[in-house]
Amino acid sequence: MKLEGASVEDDSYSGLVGDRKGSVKVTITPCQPRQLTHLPKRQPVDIGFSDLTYTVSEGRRKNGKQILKSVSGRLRSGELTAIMGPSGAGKSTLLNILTGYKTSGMNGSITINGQERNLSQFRKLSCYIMQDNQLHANLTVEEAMHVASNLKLGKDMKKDEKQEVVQEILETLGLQEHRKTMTSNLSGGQKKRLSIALELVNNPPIMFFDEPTSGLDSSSCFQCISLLKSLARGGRTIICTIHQPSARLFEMFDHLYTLAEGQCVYQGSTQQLVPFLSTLGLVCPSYHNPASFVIEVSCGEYGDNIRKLVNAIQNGKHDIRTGKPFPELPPAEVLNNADVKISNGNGALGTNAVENGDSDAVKYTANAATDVNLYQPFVTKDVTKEEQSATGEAVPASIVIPVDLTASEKAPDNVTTALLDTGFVASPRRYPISEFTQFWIVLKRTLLFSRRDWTLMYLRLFAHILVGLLIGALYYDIGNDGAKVLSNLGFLFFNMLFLMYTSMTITILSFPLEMPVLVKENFNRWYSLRSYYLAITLSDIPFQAVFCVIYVTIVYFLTAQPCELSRFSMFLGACLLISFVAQSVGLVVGAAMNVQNGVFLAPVMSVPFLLFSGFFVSFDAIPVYLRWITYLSYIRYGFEGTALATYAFGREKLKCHQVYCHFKSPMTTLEELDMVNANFTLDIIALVIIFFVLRVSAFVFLRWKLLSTR
Ligand SMILES: Nc1ncnc2c1ncn2[C@@H]1O[C@H](COP(=O)(O)OP(=O)(O)OP(=O)(O)O)[C@@H](O)[C@H]1O
Repeated sequence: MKLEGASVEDDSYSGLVGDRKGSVKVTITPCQPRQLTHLPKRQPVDIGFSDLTYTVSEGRRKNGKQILKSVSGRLRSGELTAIMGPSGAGKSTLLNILTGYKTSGMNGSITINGQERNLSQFRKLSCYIMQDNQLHANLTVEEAMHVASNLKLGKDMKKDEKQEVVQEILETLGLQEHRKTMTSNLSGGQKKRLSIALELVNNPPIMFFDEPTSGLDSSSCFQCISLLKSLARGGRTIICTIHQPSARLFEMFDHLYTLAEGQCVYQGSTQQLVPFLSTLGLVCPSYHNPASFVIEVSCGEYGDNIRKLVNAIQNGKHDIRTGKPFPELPPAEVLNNADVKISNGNGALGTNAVENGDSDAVKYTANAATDVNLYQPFVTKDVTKEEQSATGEAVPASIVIPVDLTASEKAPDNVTTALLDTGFVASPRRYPISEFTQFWIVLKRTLLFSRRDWTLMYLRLFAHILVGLLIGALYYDIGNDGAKVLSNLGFLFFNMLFLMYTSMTITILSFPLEMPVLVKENFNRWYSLRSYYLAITLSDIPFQAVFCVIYVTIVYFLTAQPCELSRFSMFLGACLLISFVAQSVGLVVGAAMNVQNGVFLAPVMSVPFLLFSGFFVSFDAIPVYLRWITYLSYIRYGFEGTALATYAFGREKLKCHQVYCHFKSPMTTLEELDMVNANFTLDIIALVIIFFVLRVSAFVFLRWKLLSTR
């Protein structure tokens, strides 16, 4: 009997139903085959790489440190490939190079369907899902998906069609019922699925995953790998790094690429791993997880076998596949280097391959190979156009939830170069939509999650109102009192200090947190850095302006500053510009360094600007050789601007309730501050120039930081 939605499946899902006599075996499939019908069809893409070397410079070492040592390999479409190896073997490095994330320090060739890789085209075909999901916390699943679809699907697709794509992906990935959930509230596995869903929107034929199962429980790991497998079955090239999968997960991979010390020690199907190792005298004990065994071998737990394995597999040039005849092996002496010996120390290794009376040395013999009779030469070669015509149709770009996850279907060599020659991939355009549209979408998204950010919005609003009231109470009604002018100058200076620190620190604290998401989205070609930067630059300005207006209005009237619209506008204008400039300083610091350094350095770097603001030392009292600093001090322009708005422009004498008020005449105050000849317009122009210079510098730093992480 078959239940609805049931088919032959994993034994773990099978059970007996009915009474004992007439018991019927029922096997239940956990998920139904589903197709993503709305995604554009993609042709399969094979990736080949040969003699790939990656070197990093380290300190003063001349030659640098070689991390990948001339590795080769081939990753096919329609297959789920695992890059495995011990910690530090070079898995992430290889993945970063294959994705195009790292380009400097690399040598060797990477081909796509037999053609030399064009990185720009390749990045339109691929996506890289990094280890730590990198999602915006303050968006719901649905909102995040809509942003991705608007950015990635282009104008040609109608809104309804985009929604259908989103709906279908969410249903397929089991996220439909969580569409209203904030991404921050999703479980680890759901976050991983959402990361995949976001990238799946434009249906890339190549998907790279760095440690997709890290931090997941065994059931989520299984679901995650099943999903990757189903993506591969839909014709995609799925490549992921994985540390040490369980035996059940291990069986699900079609293709295994194992690294040790930056070299390839195995490339081929998972089923062939154990027989291959056994022919080299490395017998995997019964009931031992083959994945653990190959890692143990790669770590040297059974002696120094790495060179022997590297030679046998020709550092990735051979690919050991199911059903292929045995490969022609390198001469035994090549495999069996004089210094390569198998340690039999813990008795875990078999002896069938130990020959020639040398109990320690093991040869990879033709006999052993014939016994196994499973290998054939499989030298990596790229598929040419002629082969392509013989291979028939492309695999349709559909997701099929696999019926039998352990079946080892062999993906056909049906790759084609046509994909690289047509449409958006071949066009010089980097993005499917204009930069202005990208800017607009990112701006709307930033405004949405800024509005939901409690710290960014409500705490900041609360701080401005509270401090405004406190300052208003402290300096209450002093603005027109000739005896309290020095206190009033203190109030003007404090305004600068408060506005500077609030707008600067909030940016330093929040902006670096955006960096990982920016790195991911920018690398996966969601938008250009320019569009993103313009959007975040503009998005916070209205909020900052509102907070500043609230604060200034409270303090200006509570402290009884001149009740004239023109003076209030000038005062407010100078305060607004100080906020925006300080925000720009925050952006520069946030773009150039991490939160810890930024939170310490930004206030420290502001000290000279505060000292040279004209409040502590008047301009004439500053030594000539230090006066240039005053020209850079934006605090000086802000302080001068608010002082001029308060005391210049022919203000009447202040009231004096004492016998003598030295600062009764506003002109005396301006003389004391060396501001008699100061020009308010120049102060405003200087602040505007500093604002633009800082914003451009922040962009340059951001660009540099993005490039330097790669
Ligand atoms: N920029 C660098 N400078 C110096 N050494 C580096 C640099 N990047 C990577 N390495 C070294 O290269 C080796 C491979 O690193 P990689 O991160 O690729 O390993 P991995 O196999 O992914 O390890 P893990 O599984 O622990 O993440 C490590 O020994 C690492 O220390």
